[in-house]
Amino acid sequence: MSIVEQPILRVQHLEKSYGDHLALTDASFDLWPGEVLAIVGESGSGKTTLLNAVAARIAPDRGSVHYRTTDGELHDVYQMTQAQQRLLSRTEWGFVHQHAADGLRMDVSAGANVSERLMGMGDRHYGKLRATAIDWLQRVEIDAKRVDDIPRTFSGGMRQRLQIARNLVTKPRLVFMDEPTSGLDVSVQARLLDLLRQLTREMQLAAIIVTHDLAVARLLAHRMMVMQRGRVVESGLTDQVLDDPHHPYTQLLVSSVLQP
Ligand SMILES: Nc1ncnc2c1ncn2[C@@H]1O[C@H](COP(=O)(O)OP(=O)(O)OP(=O)(O)O)[C@@H](O)[C@H]1O
Repeated sequence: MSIVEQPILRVQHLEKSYGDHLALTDASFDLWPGEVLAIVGESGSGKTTLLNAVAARIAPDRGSVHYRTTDGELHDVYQMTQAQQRLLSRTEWGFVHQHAADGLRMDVSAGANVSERLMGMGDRHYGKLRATAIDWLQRVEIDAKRVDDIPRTFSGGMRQRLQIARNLVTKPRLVFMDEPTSGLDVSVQARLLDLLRQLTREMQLAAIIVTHDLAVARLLAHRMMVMQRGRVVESGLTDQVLDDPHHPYTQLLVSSVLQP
């Protein structure tokens, strides 16, 4: 079997409690190269906990996460050292936060925000770094003239696009996104979604996107998982789940969106 035909990520039986509150239980799924998976569900259903547990940002109490690196080897993420996890997060993975301020350095220039990950990978040529940063700013529809401005002077939508550029500049294979478009104006959201769809396709990115917005899942995701009270209650191809939901909770979610 070739590498392409094998999952890039294998998540098995993840469980996480906060005190005596079970926030996540028995979450398992595979993610394939180039596949976009949406995790949907109401507030408090465990979406972010699942995302963070998969992305090695919070250690689960039980279960495992295996990631296949570019060389085709499958690694148990929680058996890696923290240094290895950090390296993975800076190179083959990306993480787009809901609040751009959590994913950007707000007081360094837009250009430096984009080139930082490249420098982390050993790139030191100033001219090349700057040219790549400018190229990426333009790819995410930020005027090249803003390259020396700090994100604090950017609008919400621009900050989010900068965060995307900062993550994608190293050509990761897997990107985690936590509500990447929420909190933005509807028209800004629509543009950002278009951009995300275009970039994930162009770059053949595998992605896991947490969202409470079924329209985001419809637009971006090949597959979706529906969570309720820490459990995955339904999963499948996005169109199938949304057009023919089986679990009563998914039916409720879908019908509540359709109601005027
Ligand atoms: N650090 C924490 N300490 C204690 N409880 C937590 C912590 N993080 C999350 N929880 C609880 O775990 C449950 C799942 O939270 P989680 O943030 O994963 O849900 P979510 O579906 O992402 O919600 P939202 O859409 O509101 O972000 C919730 O009941 C939440 O209150």
